[in-house]
Amino acid sequence: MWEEITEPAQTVPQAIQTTRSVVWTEELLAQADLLCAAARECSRRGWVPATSGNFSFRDAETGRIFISASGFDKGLITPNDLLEIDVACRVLAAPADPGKGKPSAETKLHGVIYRDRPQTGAIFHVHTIWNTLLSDRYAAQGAVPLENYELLKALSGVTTHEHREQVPILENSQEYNGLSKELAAALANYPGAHGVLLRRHGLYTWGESIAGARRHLEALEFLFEVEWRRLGSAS
Ligand SMILES: CSC[C@@H](O)[C@@H](O)C(=O)COP(=O)(O)O
Ligand SMILES: [Zn+2]
Repeated sequence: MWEEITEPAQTVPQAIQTTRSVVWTEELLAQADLLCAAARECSRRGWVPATSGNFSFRDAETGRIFISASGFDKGLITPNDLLEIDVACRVLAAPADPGKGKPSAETKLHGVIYRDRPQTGAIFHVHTIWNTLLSDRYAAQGAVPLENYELLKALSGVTTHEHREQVPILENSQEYNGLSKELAAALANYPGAHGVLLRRHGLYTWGESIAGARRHLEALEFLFEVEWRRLGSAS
């Protein structure tokens, strides 16, 4: 009898036994173009230096998830650099280019967010100066507090500046099974959060659509910079 498997696979799938190429409908390709344009904009803003960052979207109609390949300059991303995965992070289809056959090393983190925030339509991960600094500055508190700023209203469901947003911070790790569990716990403990920080690493944020995730990213990064500068001038 087979032993019951209770843990996810130890490694992110290395693509790519599949021979299937991604099948783009017109509608999906339009979304892929939007995601890639947002990722290239992040690169222009210096938010994904040195091949860092990863990006995905989930099609609301079909539930299909598309995520950036691992380890290349996201400033050059096009839909040809996206892999199709399922919510368990199995690769369903990959680009023909074998150099792009492996999904993001952090694919499991995307899987957790899609699973535990079922309304999520897109996820962005960036490494910026401000999120890297603040994630360390507030590590002992477990979350970055952002409060009483008008731009908080850019976050879904927030209707007034009189709001306290808590962005939870996880210790960084290269062990993605453990990190996935920490992420799931943070999402449960901070049900109102619009993003999660990895300490001295970067930000994950998401939205119901690609435009929503992009708006959340821009708002949070603005607020991180303001908060860091405020702390500096306060000390
Ligand atoms: C270049 S260091 C950054 C990586 O280790 C990782 O954190 C990252 O953001 C990008 O990983 P990727 O596998 O390309 O999606
Ligand atoms: Zn990263």
